[in-house]
Amino acid sequence: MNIALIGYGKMGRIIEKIASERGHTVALIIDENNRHEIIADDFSDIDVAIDFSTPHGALQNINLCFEADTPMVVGTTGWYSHLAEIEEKCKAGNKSLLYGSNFSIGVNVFFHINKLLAKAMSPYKQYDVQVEEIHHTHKLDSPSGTAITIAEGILEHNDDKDEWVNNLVGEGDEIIPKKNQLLIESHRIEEVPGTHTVLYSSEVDQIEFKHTAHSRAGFALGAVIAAEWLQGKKGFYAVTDMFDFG
Ligand SMILES: NC(=O)C1=CN([C@@H]2O[C@H](COP(=O)(O)OP(=O)(O)OC[C@H]3O[C@@H](n4cnc5c(N)ncnc54)[C@H](OP(=O)(O)O)[C@@H]3O)[C@@H](O)[C@H]2O)C=CC1
Ligand SMILES: O=C(O)C1=N[C@H](C(=O)O)C[C@H](O)C1
Repeated sequence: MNIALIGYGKMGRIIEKIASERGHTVALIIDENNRHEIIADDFSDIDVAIDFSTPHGALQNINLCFEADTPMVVGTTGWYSHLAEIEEKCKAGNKSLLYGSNFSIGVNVFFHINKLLAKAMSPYKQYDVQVEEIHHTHKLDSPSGTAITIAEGILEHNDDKDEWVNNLVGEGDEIIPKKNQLLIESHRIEEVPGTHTVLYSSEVDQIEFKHTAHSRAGFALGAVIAAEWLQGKKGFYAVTDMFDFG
């Protein structure tokens, strides 16, 4: 595949390496510095664009790829309040887009088990549930996209809670969650690549379900596999569509 990398930061650079190891060519690199020069024609020989940029940048880039009619994988988080409008635009224009808050295989297995666990715990009202995420201090969004996906999976099966709230520890006033609110606690520590924990706590015990990324390599490999999977497909997809856990 000929790939356009949109966002050439921590993720973009690892994706470039993994894509070339898998026999692909990075034919176009778009970053904050050259973005204003790029037009739809620049995508003429591109098979897929992979975006790991910024929440605001991703929205601009999605519109550019729609204009160029280029299939797109979006790993950028922090733009999900616009998800419904982008889905509608993608489907109406017969475009091709796959997005995901986390492309690692381990986290996608975690997403699946998280829902099963939430369902299993739903009759046991003595347990309160909370999500915690830890990321590096450069991260722009809070909570992490992964934590939002985890929270949505829990809310699907929890009768007592209908929304999530976020505390970024050390920043601003702390929210005390109401009974109907699922707390996502965010921590920003040095260079942590991404750690997510779901905690079910009762007076007598606690269940901890945790995923720890050791590096960004799993996210990057997943994004390249997603770009390969998207070839020849039209429509609006989530990364979870790539997996079948039975
Ligand atoms: N889905 C997943 O599996 C994962 C998702 N992510 C998400 O990916 C995103 C990027 O992460 P990361 O690589 O660590 O971040 P970085 O800050 O390291 O890289 C982002 C890059 O995007 C560039 N950029 C800024 N604005 C634009 C724009 N409008 N168009 C194109 N490029 C732009 C930045 O340039 P400059 O520095 O010059 O501003 C920078 O090089 C984040 O939203 C993060 O949450 C991260 C890991 C895994
Ligand atoms: O910004 C990051 O680094 C990460 N972002 C994603 C998220 O917001 O969930 C995925 C991963 O945890 C790393």
